[in-house]
Amino acid sequence: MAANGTGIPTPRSPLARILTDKKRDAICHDDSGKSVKAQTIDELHSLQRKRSAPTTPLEGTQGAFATVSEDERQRQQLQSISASLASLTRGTGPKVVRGDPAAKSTQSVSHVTHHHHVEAPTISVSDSSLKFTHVLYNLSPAELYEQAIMYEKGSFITSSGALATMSGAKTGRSPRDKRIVIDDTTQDELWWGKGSPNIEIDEHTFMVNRERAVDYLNSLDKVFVNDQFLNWDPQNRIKVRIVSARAYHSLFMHNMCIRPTIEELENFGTPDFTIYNAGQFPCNRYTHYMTSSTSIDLNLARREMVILGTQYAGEMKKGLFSVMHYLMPKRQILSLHSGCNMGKDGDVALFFGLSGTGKTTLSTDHNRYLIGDDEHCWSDNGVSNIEGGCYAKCIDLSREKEPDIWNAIKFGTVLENIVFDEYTREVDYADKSVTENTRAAYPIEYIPNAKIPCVGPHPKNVILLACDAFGVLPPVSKLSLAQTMYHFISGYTALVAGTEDGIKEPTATFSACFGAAFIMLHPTKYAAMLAEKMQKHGATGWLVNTGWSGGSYGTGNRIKLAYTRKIIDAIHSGSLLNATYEKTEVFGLEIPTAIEGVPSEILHPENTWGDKHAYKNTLLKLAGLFKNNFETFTNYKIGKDNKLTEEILAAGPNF
Ligand SMILES: Nc1ncnc2c1ncn2[C@@H]1O[C@H](COP(=O)(O)OP(=O)(O)O)[C@@H](O)[C@H]1O
Ligand SMILES: C=C(OP(=O)(O)O)C(=O)O
Ligand SMILES: [Ca+2]
Ligand SMILES: [Mn+2]
Repeated sequence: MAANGTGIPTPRSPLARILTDKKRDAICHDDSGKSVKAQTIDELHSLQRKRSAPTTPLEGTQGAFATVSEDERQRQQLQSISASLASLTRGTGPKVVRGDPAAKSTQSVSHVTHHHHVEAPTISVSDSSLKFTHVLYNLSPAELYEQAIMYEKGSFITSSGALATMSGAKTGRSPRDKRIVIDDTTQDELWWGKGSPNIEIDEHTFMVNRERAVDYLNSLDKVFVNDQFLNWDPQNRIKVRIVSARAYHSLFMHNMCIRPTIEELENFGTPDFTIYNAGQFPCNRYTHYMTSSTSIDLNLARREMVILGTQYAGEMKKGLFSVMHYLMPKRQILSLHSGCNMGKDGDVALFFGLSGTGKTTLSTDHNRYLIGDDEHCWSDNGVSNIEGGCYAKCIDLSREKEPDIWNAIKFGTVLENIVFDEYTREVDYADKSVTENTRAAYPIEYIPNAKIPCVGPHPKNVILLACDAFGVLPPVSKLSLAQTMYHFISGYTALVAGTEDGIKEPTATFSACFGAAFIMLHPTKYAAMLAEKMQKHGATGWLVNTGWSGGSYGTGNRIKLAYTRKIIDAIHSGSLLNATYEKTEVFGLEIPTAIEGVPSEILHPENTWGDKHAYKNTLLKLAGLFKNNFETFTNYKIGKDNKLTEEILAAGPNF
């Protein structure tokens, strides 16, 4: 509330005065208007909700492919959910029932509980075999809003209609707490050891944590279950089930995974992969391998993921991405941590980059079709998005610079950890009080020019994004295939604060394949596939610095988004391919001398530095960091012979 100099607070909005109409009869009388067709208040309220086609099929609805009766199908579905929730030591699953335990009056009309409602006894955990777990199955966004607002502290509707939520103590991923079960198969198949994101746990520890999560979930009055898909390529679609305790998590995954149609849901059957998100409950530090109260555990053999001790929703989508990084290469499909869009003429571009480098921002382009902002597959048929939604950073979001993302923040969108005005519920995107890593998760069709289905032909341009806090990489360079591989394997950026828990200032980071946190196999496996595909389909590689210019972080400034967009436009249109190039020293990068709409002097970073000596020193320092980092990869072979490996090694900095 603003002070007005008198010490008396100004009312935030004066209410209109109530005026009585003097001309009308002064006598009070009953409303003589037509009365509703209801005898009781319950009946009246039952009129409010029309039976409709919900995300969960109505009883009696016969789907196009239905082969069993609706009752039988619903029974099978509940049995499948009960099996998902079963304790593996007690053998049987809990008694599950559909619907909200609290919504008694709703239940008589609710499509989800009509047949199966059983009074839920309020009991203690020790009576778990007697209690019912209420299942809220594939609820609609509106239903999830109601659940969040009624039961989850920190849930509010913002002025644009989005659901503001809080992820709790963790506001970013916890890569040091992500663990993978090592068994006879994964021991040989996966990448372990130095540089690998895969921290091992044994099968037994996984089961301990799984049981902990399942017991926690079953101790609750209700759980949310989402049955959805990953991957828009119909031949390589994966069925996922997400069991979670929060409406926030359910709505997040509703937005981020592919939403099934009613027919697809009727025939969903058994999921290929299941997430148990018990993020509100910690893991037990006395459990072997646990080093904190957080653990994100992946078991590829069981096709399960368990989350304990973190409610950050991004953990679910990125956990599934890791699974895709395992499953897809087995089918000769390359999984990519990249954004992807397509021009009017069908030219596809990939945007690789670590968190905060611009995948979401630059793939969301009003003049192009959006295929996806973060996770893709490249198969023999072209590209496909893995997800059904986007997860945009919204720190300092502005309507002018990022109109499509701004407009996507409306009803249905989950807004994580943002700060809003108590009264107007307008979001202050500049406010970092909760975290720097504020996020919006929305279905991809909230972007007006989304390409549905989210698939496209083979990429023409492969853009590697690096946010260089040192300010020595050029705003854009054209890469040879060997250079593309060198920079792809290096995966350099100066990590921007926030997304990974604990990082508060930009630091130079190398993350193989621009996503070491998610890759399962050795980086050279993915690099070899990328090289082969780029060669086969004639794609051009580019390195774009979305980071600093005019000096390092602290002295210079981040390159204007408007300039980066002009650079990207020139790549898409093909005009940059025909520009005049000069070669830089040390990194040997080909840089254009002019780009329409971009001041030419910024194209060579040396021009923007006041202190040329400092520039040279910083350039050499960064080159040294690249060299050190690449040592891990020098012994690995990429491709069929050693030729490409040697070329890749030679494509790094020379000094
Ligand atoms: N020149 C630039 N290019 C790209 N992004 C920029 C630039 N300058 C500032 N930004 C900001 O950096 C952030 C990039 O984040 P985002 O696109 O979400 O990255 P990613 O999807 O790769 O994690 C956005 O908040 C964007 O507004
Ligand atoms: C969700 C994430 O992705 P990105 O920052 O790449 O958009 C993340 O890294 O947690
Ligand atoms: Ca990402
Ligand atoms: Mn992103």
